[in-house]
Amino acid sequence: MAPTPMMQQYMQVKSDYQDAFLFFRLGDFYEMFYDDALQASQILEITLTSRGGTGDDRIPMCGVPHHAAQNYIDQLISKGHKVALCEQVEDPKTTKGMVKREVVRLITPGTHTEGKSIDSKSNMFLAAAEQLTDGFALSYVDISTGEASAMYIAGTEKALLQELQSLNIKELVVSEQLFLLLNEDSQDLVLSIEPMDFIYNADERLLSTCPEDLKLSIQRLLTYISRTQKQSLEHIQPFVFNENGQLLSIDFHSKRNLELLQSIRGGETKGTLLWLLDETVTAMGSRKLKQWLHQPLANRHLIEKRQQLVEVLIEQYFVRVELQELLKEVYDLERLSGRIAFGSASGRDLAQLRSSLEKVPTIIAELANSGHGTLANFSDKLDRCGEVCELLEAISENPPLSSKEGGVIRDGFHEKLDEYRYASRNGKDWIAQLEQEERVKTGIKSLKIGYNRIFGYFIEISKANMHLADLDRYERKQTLANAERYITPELKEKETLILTAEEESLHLEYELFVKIREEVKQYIGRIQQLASTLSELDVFMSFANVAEKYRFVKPAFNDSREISIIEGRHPVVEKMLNKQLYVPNDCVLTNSQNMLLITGPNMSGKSTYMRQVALTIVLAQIGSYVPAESANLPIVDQIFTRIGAADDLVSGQSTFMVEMLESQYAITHATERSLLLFDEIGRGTSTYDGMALAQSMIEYIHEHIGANTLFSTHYHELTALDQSLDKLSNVHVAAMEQSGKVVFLHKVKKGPADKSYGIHVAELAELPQPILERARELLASFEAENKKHVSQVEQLSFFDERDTEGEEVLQAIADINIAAMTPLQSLQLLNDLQVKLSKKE
Ligand SMILES: Nc1ncnc2c1ncn2[C@@H]1O[C@H](COP(=O)(O)OP(=O)(O)OP(=O)(O)O)[C@@H](O)[C@H]1O
Repeated sequence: MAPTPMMQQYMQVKSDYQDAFLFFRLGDFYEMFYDDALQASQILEITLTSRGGTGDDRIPMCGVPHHAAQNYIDQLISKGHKVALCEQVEDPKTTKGMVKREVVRLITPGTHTEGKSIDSKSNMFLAAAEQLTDGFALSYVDISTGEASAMYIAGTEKALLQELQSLNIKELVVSEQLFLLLNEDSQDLVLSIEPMDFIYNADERLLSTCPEDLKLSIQRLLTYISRTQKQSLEHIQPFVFNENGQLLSIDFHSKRNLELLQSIRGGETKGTLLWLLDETVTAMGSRKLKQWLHQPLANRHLIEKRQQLVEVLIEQYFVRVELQELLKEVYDLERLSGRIAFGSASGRDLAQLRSSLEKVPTIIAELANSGHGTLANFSDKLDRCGEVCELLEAISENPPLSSKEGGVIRDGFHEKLDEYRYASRNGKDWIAQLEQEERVKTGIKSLKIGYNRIFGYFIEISKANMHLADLDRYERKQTLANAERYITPELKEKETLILTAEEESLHLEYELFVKIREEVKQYIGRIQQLASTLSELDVFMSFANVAEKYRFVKPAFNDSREISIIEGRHPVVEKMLNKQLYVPNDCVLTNSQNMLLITGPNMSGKSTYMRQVALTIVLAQIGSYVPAESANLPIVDQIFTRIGAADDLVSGQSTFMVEMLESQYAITHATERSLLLFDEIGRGTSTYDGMALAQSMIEYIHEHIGANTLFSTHYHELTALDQSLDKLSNVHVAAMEQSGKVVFLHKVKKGPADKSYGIHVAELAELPQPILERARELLASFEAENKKHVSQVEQLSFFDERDTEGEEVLQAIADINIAAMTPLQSLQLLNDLQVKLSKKE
């Protein structure tokens, strides 16, 4: 059987949206057909029906009511699908034949901006990537708020995928070529191909300062958005990127190891720096804080400007409390602007915008009257958006959710609208009066005038009272079980007046509303700027609260590379400690001694100490105060960590391989302005391999990079390195033996640890006594053996001028492209190196 014209129309639209569920609007429903219907009925658990034809010709079909569609769309998107919304784009009343239908929007995991599944406190980014010679260009935008960034990612596809994961990106726009490269490993990430057969003409405002190789990915991203969203992109903000090293780069591993935004295990927020810091009162503020943690600053001037505000807000306690109360009443201006740009803002959204803007003059006054220059200057940055307030005066006090049912525009704003409303209200009063009069005339107390959509207004009289009705004046319209319904000519006349007035009024009101919404659109840039400034204020106040609550101090900065943290603490571990006191520790690195080799028993606090130094730097560079008695810090350009259990079980790489990859990444990218944290390098391989690698890395960093470095190790043999490396010094985390048991002091002291206490820790873990005794015995004999080996290791002086094999070995290690090697190859290489070294002996 030939398809009906409507099914032909359906198939034509569907051919352009093969990879999406096509929601095809038919009256009050969105219908799905064929495969879409088969799949969607299962995923959404809705009834599968069919349409047209007979037997096998019947077309599978299922549908969802238009007004409840959002919930179903949410479900499909959260499972990684796309939904194309196909609407009637002509008014069926005025069209002859088939109504034209078009896809008005493609909703995808990265462009899904409405619905319950959206977390208002997190950004929802859509990203695009391009492959470069040594990595990738990545750009991303939150289309609900318009915030946009671009960056480089060094390394392989894996690095790219990890960065996407850390930014919680669900959808990546790519070329066909990149699709093929990523498809196998992309897991839950949705890859969308944008062939760029038309190119969105991006506003120079968005791109002007971006380097060329970032521009292509931005262009692909914008083209995709414009093609799928078919809406104005006016609210997209200029792409932020690390211009001239203004930002502190922290790679994916390090963010995870330091637990800045997600905990290592489970990925939740509890136990992270964000968890400690987030005392913001608006969703915008919370998002801003996350952005700052993702990209701390590396520009002293900008950091100090943030610090100044935090400082004043700490002093001005009452101003802070007042401002926080005011900010709580400001709605999400960024997401409101997004909806205005997309033309999806409701009357209620505009009322929320107005009530938020109404708070701004009070916020400005609060800042300006604080008597503090810094706050007064900051208040100058807040734009009252007076023109927008004027436009929004037209909106009524409490508009309904739907903008088409009236009640959006206030009385007295528009003369014609008032007239229609008057006519309709007047008519309704007239009807109420008529009801009274008819009751008196007929003597029927229960007589009433009702309304329904089919018969309009009618007079209803119960069967019991029929004998009292004045049937000469009434015309019977409908008979019910217990009552009769009548009309009169004058009732019908009024009805026409009321209904026309109502219809005209709704029509005019909607027109006025859309016009206002369009006019507000011109000011989106200014509203966004205001939103950004208010969210910064929110974050500054959060910093002030946190500084006060946890006794943080303002760090000073130096232009050299010196770190001096006195009595520093790990704020998150401190907060988590139950009743016990956190033991504060100093960290002092100077230009002439900028590497610490940290030894100490397991569980003594080595990694906590290293992390606390990195967190102090991160906190300082986002503009926050830091957990210490005092701190004088350099401006760091990058932080690299190789800490703790980062077993990459998912990708099947061994702990040791992950360790080597992270080390390789750090060593090849660090500069002398970076901070390196290496925790127990070499732990994952045999003792001598591990020790050799650890020592050669320390030497390489010492000679070739010069970055501030904290290196913890359980190879006590390495502590002798301070003899040959003048920038390296030993510290240890102290522990004490008390009646044969180990007591952790958590105190970092000068010099190497004298004992490893490993067996004591095993004792704490209550391993059986015979095992512990045997271990003590073995330890004694190993230590005797070891003395011989140490002297051998010390002879491995790679920088001895006569030692050409040593240099070759070192060079070979430096040349290793770990990323390109299999574990087997790396073992082979280590073996070759060992052979080379043994030849030299
Ligand atoms: N300065 C401190 N004050 C109080 N408690 C601390 C301190 N540092 C560490 N701790 C406690 O000790 C525990 C172990 O610390 P951490 O993991 O840093 O030890 P580690 O020396 O790195 O251990 P391992 O060598 O086994 O990895 C922490 O979870 C914390 O509870």
